[in-house]
Amino acid sequence: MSKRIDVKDLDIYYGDFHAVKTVSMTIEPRSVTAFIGPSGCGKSTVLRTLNRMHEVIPGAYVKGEVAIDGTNLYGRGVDPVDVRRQVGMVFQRPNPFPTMTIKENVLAGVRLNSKRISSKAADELTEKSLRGANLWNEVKDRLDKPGSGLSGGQQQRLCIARAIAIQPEVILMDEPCSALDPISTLAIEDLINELKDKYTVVIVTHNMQQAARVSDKTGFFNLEATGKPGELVEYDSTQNIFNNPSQQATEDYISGRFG
Ligand SMILES: Nc1ncnc2c1ncn2[C@@H]1O[C@H](COP(=O)(O)OP(=O)(O)OP(=O)(O)O)[C@@H](O)[C@H]1O
Repeated sequence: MSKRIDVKDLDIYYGDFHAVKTVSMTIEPRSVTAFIGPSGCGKSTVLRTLNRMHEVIPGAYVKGEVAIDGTNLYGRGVDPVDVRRQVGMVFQRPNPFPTMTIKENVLAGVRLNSKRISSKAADELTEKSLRGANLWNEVKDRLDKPGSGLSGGQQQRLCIARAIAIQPEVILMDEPCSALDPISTLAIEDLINELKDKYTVVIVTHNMQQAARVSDKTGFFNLEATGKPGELVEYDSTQNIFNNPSQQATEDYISGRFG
């Protein structure tokens, strides 16, 4: 299920604005990769190119390649909708559909993909996805209640269940804990640790302790000055990035000297 991502010479634009300069990196399957760096250096922008969400913004485009197990997502004839089915995404703010029940929230992506499933299969998928998101025990007796009635941390795990339900190979997370309290954050971090058994996980985080806790590899992005493109300065094992970085800029950032 889990797949490898090869980013090759990727330049990212918003219209005339060159937002990120020539990124190349390989993200291994069954691993967690964290993107860190100061505000505006392009972490979220790079993340969104990994499932073709970037180009949803008018005028936005990329040059270069992102291959998943060798298939370029930007190749001719590739349907972005198929890509987003393969590469799920969880956002900063938990965003369950407020009027839908917990169960319907889990199944929302599956239904959007216009897959017809029997009610038995729907029940099974709901349970499996909620178990996968470590939420089943907390909600199994209220699956028909609105998703908006859950706590923030539970809502975020519901969004993760929704992402899991479409059976992706890769899960992208854009600051998934930034709106959560410390206990809910720990629950999500534990979950990320479990998700890597099955999925390739990429997470953008502002929280360096979080990157150090959850990731196997870390990419440090930076930008020379406002208006200049962001770039990937260093990409290595999380251990090396935090204990023995090879670039001065990485060391300055992780030791809190800037950003
Ligand atoms: N929709 C957009 N249209 C035009 N420019 C954008 C858009 N989104 C982001 N940018 C620009 O692209 C650059 C990278 O932004 P991005 O949000 O990827 O950075 P980031 O590192 O994720 O920042 P943060 O940590 O603050 O979330 C910034 O200069 C930003 O202003």
